[in-house]
Amino acid sequence: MENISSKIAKNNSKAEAPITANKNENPYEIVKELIKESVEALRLSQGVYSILEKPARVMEVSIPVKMDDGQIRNFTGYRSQHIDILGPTKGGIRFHPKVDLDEVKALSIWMSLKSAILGLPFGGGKGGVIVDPTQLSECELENLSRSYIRALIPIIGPEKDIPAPDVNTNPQVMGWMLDEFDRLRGYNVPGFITGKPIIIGGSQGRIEATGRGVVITIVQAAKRLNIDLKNAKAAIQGFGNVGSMTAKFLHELGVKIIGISDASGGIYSQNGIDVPELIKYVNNTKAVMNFPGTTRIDNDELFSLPVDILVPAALENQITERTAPMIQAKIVAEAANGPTTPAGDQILDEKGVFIIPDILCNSGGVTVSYFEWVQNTMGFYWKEKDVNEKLEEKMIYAFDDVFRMTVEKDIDMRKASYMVGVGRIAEALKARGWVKDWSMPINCKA
Ligand SMILES: NC(=O)C1=CN([C@@H]2O[C@H](COP(=O)(O)OP(=O)(O)OC[C@H]3O[C@@H](n4cnc5c(N)ncnc54)[C@H](O)[C@@H]3O)[C@@H](O)[C@H]2O)C=CC1
Ligand SMILES: O=C(O)CCC(=O)C(=O)O
Repeated sequence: MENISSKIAKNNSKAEAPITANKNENPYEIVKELIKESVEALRLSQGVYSILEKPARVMEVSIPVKMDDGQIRNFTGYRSQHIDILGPTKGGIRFHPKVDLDEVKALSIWMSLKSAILGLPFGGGKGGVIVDPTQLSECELENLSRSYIRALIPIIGPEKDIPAPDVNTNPQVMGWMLDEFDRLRGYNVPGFITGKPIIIGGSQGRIEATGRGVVITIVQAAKRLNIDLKNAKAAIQGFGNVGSMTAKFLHELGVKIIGISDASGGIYSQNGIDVPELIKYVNNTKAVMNFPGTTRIDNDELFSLPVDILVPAALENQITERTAPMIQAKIVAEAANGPTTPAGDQILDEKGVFIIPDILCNSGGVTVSYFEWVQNTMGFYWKEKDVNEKLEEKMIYAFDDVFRMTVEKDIDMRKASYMVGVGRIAEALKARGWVKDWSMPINCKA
């Protein structure tokens, strides 16, 4: 019988698997291919592809940090700014040992597409630092966050590029980063960063926004597929910000969540996991493992569960040629960025699984970040109810736009979402005179 520590070590080693293992799993290669396909399907010029295939600006920075023992460690970080023709670039900052440049580039392109699909006045940006934050003290983490902002100062700002949280960064990290930016500028600039604590200009509802948006898209998909959510079951991979909030809102709708995993491993309960209690438990223990009333499962078992809805809410490349055949769900809601490889995608498609693609599914986060930036600019703050209503309206419009494209062109949701996103960016390229030979009009309803 396997003991607890060897099983945790095994699960952690899965979490540590290289993200860009081979060309077919390199997120930058994957996103370029999808953009190419949609440029062709929209009959746009090669010029559109050449502009969109690479970020306009990528910065690599070294980030010296004074550690608690007095030594200096020099970390490596990146910021990729894809395209800014719809507005300043915008997107999160990730702290993870497996961050690499191609991953950050892909994440910035996905941000451009999300904003275009949601009709937000932003381009895509993304940042990452190669670091395992669990190995840092709180003081070292603060020094790292501040040093990263000092390194990026020439290219960031509320009208240039606006960061936000992503994997392993949170409102506290945003608060330190805002404070560093303000010190360098010499005055308060709350619109420089979003996802910050409410007391210093954060928006009501931003912590919940990505998960809330994921659930709004699941509700829309369930309506189209005639799935009664009150009798539905779900499994969720990842129980950080996005996974836990998705679980909370699905639970509130009456969906029975029978499996949840995080980097420590997975838990299962045939009768449904008590999500509010699990959130409290994880706040204390930092991991889902050993939650009372559950049995332990691994990631493969989680993917194999007999559920209606599967939500990958962790990292890239989880649904692959190997894991896709195990999936029994009718809906895969991509809360994570890039959780499905092209081979995994094809297998799910052949099985008739309805995929809500990442650039639509998880766009609730950047949408409420947009609301936060608007509130910071106005200096007038909205009630949570207003934020949530505006979010729901935008997400439903965006879902409808993508679904309409799926039906009209007889294509899957991923291709449709890329066509909507690429089409709108191409429309802006034409409006600015960057490209001339353009044929297909895309209406921006979102
Ligand atoms: N935070 C946000 O507002 C947004 C996040 N996303 C995406 O959602 C995903 C999750 O992000 P957050 O929840 O913010 O990060 P987080 O750092 O709060 O949580 C990540 C979760 O994934 C788990 N995890 C890591 N490796 C795993 C593995 N191999 N198996 C199972 N679980 C694993 C971690 O233990 C943790 O529970 C990422 O892909 C991120 O880019 C997308 C849109 C917005
Ligand atoms: O809130 C934001 O601006 C960006 C969130 C993000 O990083 C993402 O959608 O992947």
